[in-house]
Amino acid sequence: MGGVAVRVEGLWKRFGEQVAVAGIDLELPAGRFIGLVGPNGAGKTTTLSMVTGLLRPDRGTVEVVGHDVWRDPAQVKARIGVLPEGLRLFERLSGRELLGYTGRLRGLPGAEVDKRATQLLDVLDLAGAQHKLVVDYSTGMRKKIGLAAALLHNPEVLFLDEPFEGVDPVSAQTIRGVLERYTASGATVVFSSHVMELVESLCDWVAVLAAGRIRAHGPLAEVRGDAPSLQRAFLELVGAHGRDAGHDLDWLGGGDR
Ligand SMILES: Nc1ncnc2c1ncn2[C@@H]1O[C@H](COP(=O)(O)OP(=O)(O)OP(=O)(O)O)[C@@H](O)[C@H]1O
Repeated sequence: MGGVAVRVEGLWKRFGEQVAVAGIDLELPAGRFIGLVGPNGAGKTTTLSMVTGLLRPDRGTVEVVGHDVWRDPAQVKARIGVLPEGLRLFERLSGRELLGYTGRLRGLPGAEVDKRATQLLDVLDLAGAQHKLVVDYSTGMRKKIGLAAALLHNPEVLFLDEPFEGVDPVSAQTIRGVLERYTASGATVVFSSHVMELVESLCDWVAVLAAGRIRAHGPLAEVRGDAPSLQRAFLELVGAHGRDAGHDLDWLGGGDR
């Protein structure tokens, strides 16, 4: 595919006294599997929410596949799929009904929605639960049906906020397979995570975020540099390397109780 999938310039967001995103400039290449990594509270969710049109920035611009997210939201939303954090779904629909409804909202013909829904439910191992209400789905099943809904219209760019959190290894493998197939066709995946091993094994491009700023970005091998793993490079970049977590907890374990 080539080109730029997402261009972010001067992005800022403050919640009261808390600056969550402190002036981010970033270009994410199209056709790559991109990991947005950072410690808890780094600003990953806030950044992804602003990039996908869910949260208005205080300052800065975001373009997705050449369209300004805030000036041209309909163009952008037609081209992206989003699996947000704290996934809110229509709980009283079954998995299949949810996909049917999502497909119609996306303007797809009914027969096409049915065909795609059947295939996605099958590939994501949800066919047996398709008539169960979403409210009765487990965490992993919710992530999978959310992913199916995000993929249904075959978006150019897919944004996923912590897609593997709370997901067992079997479902994680299934999700991974679907995402790998999707990027192999030239589409772009941007996902946030703090699980470095996962990012290292899946992504070919990463951006490291800490305290609302980009600390490093580029091809995985470049960001990892000479470090033995992305985890070690990450700890250096966010300034946590060698921090002694047990230092002030001398009462914990052992002796006096
Ligand atoms: N709605 C809000 N109101 C107030 N503060 C917020 C709000 N949303 C985020 N923040 C603050 O902004 C900062 C960045 O939060 P954000 O959720 O973007 O981080 P994150 O990198 O996604 O973290 P995690 O990995 O823990 O989910 C944090 O300090 C958080 O407390």
